[in-house]
Amino acid sequence: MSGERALLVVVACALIDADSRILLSERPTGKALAGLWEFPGGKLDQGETPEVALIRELREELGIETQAACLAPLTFASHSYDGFHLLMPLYVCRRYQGIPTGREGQRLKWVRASQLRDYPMPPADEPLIAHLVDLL
Ligand SMILES: Nc1nc2c([nH]c(=O)n2[C@@H]2O[C@H](COP(=O)(O)OP(=O)(O)OP(=O)(O)O)[C@@H](O)[C@H]2O)c(=O)[nH]1
Repeated sequence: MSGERALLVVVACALIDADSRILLSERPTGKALAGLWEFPGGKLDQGETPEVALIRELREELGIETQAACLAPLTFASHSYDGFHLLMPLYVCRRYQGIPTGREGQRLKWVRASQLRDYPMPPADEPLIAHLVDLL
């Protein structure tokens, strides 16, 4: 079918701190959508469940540990980019061990839900903001 795009599943996390702030991670220079602020996460490796992939990505990107029981599904993004269609489940995580640090050199920011709109995000993420405002 013409215009058909591959479906890409990316799993993402709204990590919440004790002050109900959400962690955003800046996409590094050189990557697609560089400079935009996104939720930590990434693509699934072969054979991974979304939860296993997200736990791995949080460890690799932020140096924190969590468990599937601490990942609560909140909503999802469904957005067509050039070349692929993104399907991105968004989990909320309030329980984790360690202090998040930008293990891949990326800048991190703790942001209140009401201030998420001050941070430029990928277009797929924009509809997610209202869900976080409602939640928090
Ligand atoms: N992690 C994450 N990815 C997002 C978000 N919003 C969004 O559109 N994406 C898109 O999801 C796709 C996959 O992200 P990724 O982090 O696994 O991959 P990447 O582009 O950094 O490339 P690479 O990991 O293959 O080097 C990217 O096109 C990215 O722009 C988000 O909030 N978090």
